[in-house]
Amino acid sequence: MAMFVVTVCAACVSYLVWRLMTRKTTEPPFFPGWWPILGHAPALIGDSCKLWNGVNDLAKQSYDIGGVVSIGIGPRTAYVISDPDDSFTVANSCFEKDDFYDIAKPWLGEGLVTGKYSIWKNHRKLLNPAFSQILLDTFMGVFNSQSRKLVKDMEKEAGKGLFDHWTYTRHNALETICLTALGVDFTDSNLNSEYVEAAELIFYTMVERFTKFWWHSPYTFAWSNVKKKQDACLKILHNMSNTVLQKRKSELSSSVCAEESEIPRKKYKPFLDLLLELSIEKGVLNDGEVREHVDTIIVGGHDTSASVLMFTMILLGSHPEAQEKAFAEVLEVLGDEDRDVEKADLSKLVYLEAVLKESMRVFTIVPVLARKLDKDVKLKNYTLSAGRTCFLFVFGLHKHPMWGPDVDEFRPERWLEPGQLPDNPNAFAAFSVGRRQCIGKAYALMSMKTTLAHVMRHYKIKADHTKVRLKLDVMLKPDAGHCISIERR
Ligand code: HEM
Repeated sequence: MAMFVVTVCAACVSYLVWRLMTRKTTEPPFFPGWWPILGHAPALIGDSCKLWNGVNDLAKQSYDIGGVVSIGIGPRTAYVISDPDDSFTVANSCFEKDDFYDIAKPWLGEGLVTGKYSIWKNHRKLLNPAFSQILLDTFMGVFNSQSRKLVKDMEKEAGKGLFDHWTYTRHNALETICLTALGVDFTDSNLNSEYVEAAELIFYTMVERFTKFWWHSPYTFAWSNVKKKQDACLKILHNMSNTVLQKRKSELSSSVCAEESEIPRKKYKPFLDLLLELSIEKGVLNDGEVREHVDTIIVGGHDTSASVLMFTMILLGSHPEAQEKAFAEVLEVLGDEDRDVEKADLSKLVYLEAVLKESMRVFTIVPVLARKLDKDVKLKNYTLSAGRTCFLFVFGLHKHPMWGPDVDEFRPERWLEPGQLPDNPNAFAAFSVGRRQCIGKAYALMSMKTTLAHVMRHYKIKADHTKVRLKLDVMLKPDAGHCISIERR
């Protein structure tokens, strides 16, 4: 026993000496509460609500020391950045996603979100045309019909008290991404419900794995119960993408027979048609890569917009003045008739856009990004060492004191009044920044604005944002207290 204790002590001392010797003085200071070998890992252990509270504390405390700190996750050292300029510097100098994204690779493989830089840089160029404005404009019809469907689906809840509106926005957004980027109709399909549940569970399992560093290795993880849960989810999630692919392929091949042509030749093709062209006609993507891109776009294209809409409805329901202003603008731009939102209307819905941006600031649904540093990176006050992980706390930028004393308030007006926004253009990064920023930003804003305009026109919302309990399940999610009630206008 004595021998064991001596060996453990010797290992700890050698480890500490090694750390001190390999650590450069120009690196940011360690966040308090560091343990030898374990780092800050003990503070991470717990559920995803505890994780969210922990990262919030970390961001707040980091402001006092320049917005950059070092943390230990098990034996690994990582950096956390809540400073807008330094965050921008890292996002624009290192494009490799961190190894932590590998946790999602059994699901999303080398798709755009998780893909290695060497693969991503070619694929992003190939896929950019599927998000060109000219093509997005053709989706306005679907954005309107799907918004009307959401309004109709929620009608049964009107006047009946609190309900979980997130279920509605998620199913609706999943159908919308299938109808637009993927060109397949899964409206009201059972697959949708199974998919939404499996996606929620797999995010949860990813966080469970992240917070238990002994499961970071694929060898230890293979023995865990969480892996079994994850495999069950993967079956459902991949079944969805395979079904989407088969459906679209068979639709296209029947149109080949009908029109005696290959994939319809248009300059700009929707996402899935472009993928199939790149794979079948040009041979630059293999079947696995096509599937990984489909998986990525299904989740990236629906869970995000659905969550922003869910949080926005809560915020409008809790701020009646802002809600009435949004309603008045919708009436002014669209008139009294229940007509479709047209492309030209979108740029006139300025208050609605301010509401959405403010909502994404207050509830940053992708709160943390992680890059792998493939070189030393010089920041304002520190130099980060190559090889380490760097967490960009996007929510930390959005709550930075530079937003002013009302930083915690929901105030869409700040986006409209001159001089009310921070001078620093990097203070808002809800869609990330630099070359690896969101490919679906314009799509998301168009679809969310259209949906919100329809919802505002039909319902008055009541909610209480102070009751929302948040959790970090990769994305920011409500754990409780998020329900709203609606009345017909
Ligand atoms: C309000 C809605 C949305 C928000 C807040 C959002 C946010 C983000 C963020 C922060 C990233 C960077 C992720 C990272 O670096 O780890 C990202 C990437 C991405 N997003 Fe979005 N997103 C939204 C909607 C969408 C939509 C509608 C689509 C597809 C139609 C989409 C597809 C993607 C893809 C494919 C990437 C990876 C981009 C790349 O690395 O090239 N997103 N998004």
